Amino acid sequence: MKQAVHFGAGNIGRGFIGALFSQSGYHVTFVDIADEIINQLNEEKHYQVLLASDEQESMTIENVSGLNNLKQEKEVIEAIKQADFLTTAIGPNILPRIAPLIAKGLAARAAAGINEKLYVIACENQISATDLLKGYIMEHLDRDVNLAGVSFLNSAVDRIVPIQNNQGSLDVLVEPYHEWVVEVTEDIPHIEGMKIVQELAPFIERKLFTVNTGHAVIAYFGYLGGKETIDQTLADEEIYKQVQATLRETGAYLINRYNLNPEDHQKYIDKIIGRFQNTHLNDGVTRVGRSPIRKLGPEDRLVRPALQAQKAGLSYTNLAKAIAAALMFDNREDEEAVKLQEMIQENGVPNVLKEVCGLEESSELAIEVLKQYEALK
Ligand SMILES: NC(=O)c1ccc[n+]([C@@H]2O[C@H](COP(=O)([O-])OP(=O)(O)OC[C@H]3O[C@@H](n4cnc5c(N)ncnc54)[C@H](O)[C@@H]3O)[C@@H](O)[C@H]2O)c1
Ligand SMILES: O=P(O)(O)OC[C@@H](O)[C@@H](O)[C@H](O)[C@H](O)CO
Repeated sequence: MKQAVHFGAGNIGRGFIGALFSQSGYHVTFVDIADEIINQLNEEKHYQVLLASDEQESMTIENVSGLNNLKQEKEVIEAIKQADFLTTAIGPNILPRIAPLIAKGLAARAAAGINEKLYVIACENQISATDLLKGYIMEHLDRDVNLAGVSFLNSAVDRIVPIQNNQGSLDVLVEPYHEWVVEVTEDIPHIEGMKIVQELAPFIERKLFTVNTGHAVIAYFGYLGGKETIDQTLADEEIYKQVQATLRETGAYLINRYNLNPEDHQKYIDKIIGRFQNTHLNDGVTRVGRSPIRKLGPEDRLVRPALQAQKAGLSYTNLAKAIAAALMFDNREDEEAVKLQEMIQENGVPNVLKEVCGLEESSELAIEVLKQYEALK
């Protein structure tokens, strides 16, 4: 049987990428640090993916097992030796932590003279995530290790999978919509639901700066307004208008940058807003707003489109307002939110804009964010 090794048996791992491999006839070995999930995968050997829709369809995902990367290094290396695909959905900040073990797996493959193809794909909300992962792996590999059969492919993943409200069960509730786009310039085995493109940039920017920018606006304004979920927040007319206005700004940048058809792009935005309104998902504003330091990074969903819009002479006021709202995300349960608030307390917002967002104090965007921050306060 063909083999996929997937790092991260969480929401996207089980609810999206692992499920597609299983449906494409692969055995999926999930690698995770969560003992409970790993043990359950090995005992039950299947789980359900449930669609968040009126019809509540479900599908059974079979041929799955699990390994703990902290306790079963040898077994993970063996699984990588046998793998046809190696994927991750673990969070961009965790990639450096799993890279040493992946490097050991690749070295073991090379030492055993295994020349079969292996496709490595990081499925994270991050531009060039696989390139980043490759960089971390290379730091742990001797230069002479033969990687001839290994292809590193960048990708964009889109499916809303909320935090699951079913302690003790492997089943995953997911939205019906999904899109997985992979940048490939060679022949690669067919995987159900995987779309192949020659150039990923328009796809990942369109996704990150529409789905994830819109999501972030809802999460941060929703959090400030004391809302619990994304659909509940979007029912607030003021916030709905704020989302529309922000997506008009990212839309103008995307249309300009990638020569998109404005009508088609508006349809794309409308469809995404419809996805956010899904009442079956119960997606929390704290999940969507999680890790604000990552989300405020120079290449992420708020700062990058704002800077690009500014450079193109387009409006970015609403994006600046969203950055200001993100700076106010003071969820005590979120490690990065706690750190962000400490940074603001200790050094002030201009310093955070420099350290976290890469914005000089005198830059037009920093000045606008500060203005919006004061207004929101
Ligand atoms: N949930 C979504 O709607 C969604 C959609 C598209 C993309 N993504 C992206 O997918 C990635 C995963 O998100 P998620 O929502 O599935 O998160 P999640 O928290 O549900 O899953 C992450 C998994 O990684 C595991 N993990 C953490 N540290 C680890 C380590 N050092 N070694 C092994 N396993 C480790 C956790 O135990 C967890 O099971 C993120 O990059 C996210 O941005 C999420
Ligand atoms: O996963 P994050 O933290 O980068 O972003 C939170 C959500 O916006 C994200 O998980 C979306 O649900 C997902 O990207 C939809 O495809």
